[in-house]
Amino acid sequence: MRIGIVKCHGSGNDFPMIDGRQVTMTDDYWSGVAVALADRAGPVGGDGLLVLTSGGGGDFGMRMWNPDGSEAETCLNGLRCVARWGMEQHAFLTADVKLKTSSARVARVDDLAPGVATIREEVGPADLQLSYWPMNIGQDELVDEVCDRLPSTRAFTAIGMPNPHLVAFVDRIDDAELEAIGRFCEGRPRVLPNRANVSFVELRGTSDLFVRTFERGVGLTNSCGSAMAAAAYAACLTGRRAYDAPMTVYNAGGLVRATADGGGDVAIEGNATFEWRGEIEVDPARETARDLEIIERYEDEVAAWDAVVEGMVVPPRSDMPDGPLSTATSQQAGKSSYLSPEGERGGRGGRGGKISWDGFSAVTPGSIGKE
Ligand SMILES: N[C@@H](CCC[C@H](N)C(=O)O)C(=O)O
Repeated sequence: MRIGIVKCHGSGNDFPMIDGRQVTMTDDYWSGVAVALADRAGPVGGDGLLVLTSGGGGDFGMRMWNPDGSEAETCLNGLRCVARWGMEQHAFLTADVKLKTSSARVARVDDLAPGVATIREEVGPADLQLSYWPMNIGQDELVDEVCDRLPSTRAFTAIGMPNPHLVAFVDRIDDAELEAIGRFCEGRPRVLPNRANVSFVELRGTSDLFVRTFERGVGLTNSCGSAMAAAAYAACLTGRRAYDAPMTVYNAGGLVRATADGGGDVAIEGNATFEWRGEIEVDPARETARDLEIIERYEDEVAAWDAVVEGMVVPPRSDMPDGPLSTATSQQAGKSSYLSPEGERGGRGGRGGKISWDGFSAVTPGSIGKE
């Protein structure tokens, strides 16, 4: 079948996106489409597949499949892209979006930098109950604790966003260590039957974070929106950051602005960048895709976001005021545009992309519809 797609990204977490509202297809077929389109060795590639769906109680909905064909409960970088698309089609400025097991309130807000379409998403409450994932470790919650069922001496916090996240605060992110724990969680069905997204988080400056995530069903990614939400909440829950205080959450693909409240609600503002639109022939049963035709490229949007990333200054680690900007390195082919070959990123006073923090500073959970 021939399918129209929009290639998009939120903070460098990139996805093919399909309008599925008129498509009748079984879940197995959607899973096959995800494997075909998100394959990095194929004609499109991405960190998963986003599908705009009809409301089901909301103004519209979103479903998301990982590149391995598994369906995730949510995807918050992807939600900004789907929200933008859905709201543009309906001429909405705000909307309620139905997700697989939850819902989100979204709004179009002022561009965070010239030409960068920006969406606010309000999600939650985050869930600490391990029975919900489940994570079978014989306790109800895991908050800033070493877990002897994980191959690590680090203290983890387990959070349902509602997709499963394990978050550890570290002095320095070590990709190899993160990847080893992430891969372990991919293959331990007795402890983690639904696996987990695993993140290392550095405290940056006085109020910010840098997050690196091994995503369930994907591997190391440039960024993960639900991980940034989980990290923001975990930082407040464990007293490392303050509830209700906006923080900038940096990652290898850029940044978002996040605020968590004491009830576990999290608000995020960030980009929803469209790269191109096109059509492609997909065989869901064989999980293959071919004959991609790109109809239109959104070069201005792509350049506007690249300018933000180039001009971005990541605050130093809180424990190391004069340290380098970041040790994060991209492990993914085709994603090196966000990082120099040395792995140093942003902050070199590049082309600009000045961020309007005025708009971002208004981000608080529950603010959509009350302004
Ligand atoms: N990158 C996403 C999360 C995608 C789903 C995740 N891999 C999972 O399986 O839970 C995001 O931005 O939230």
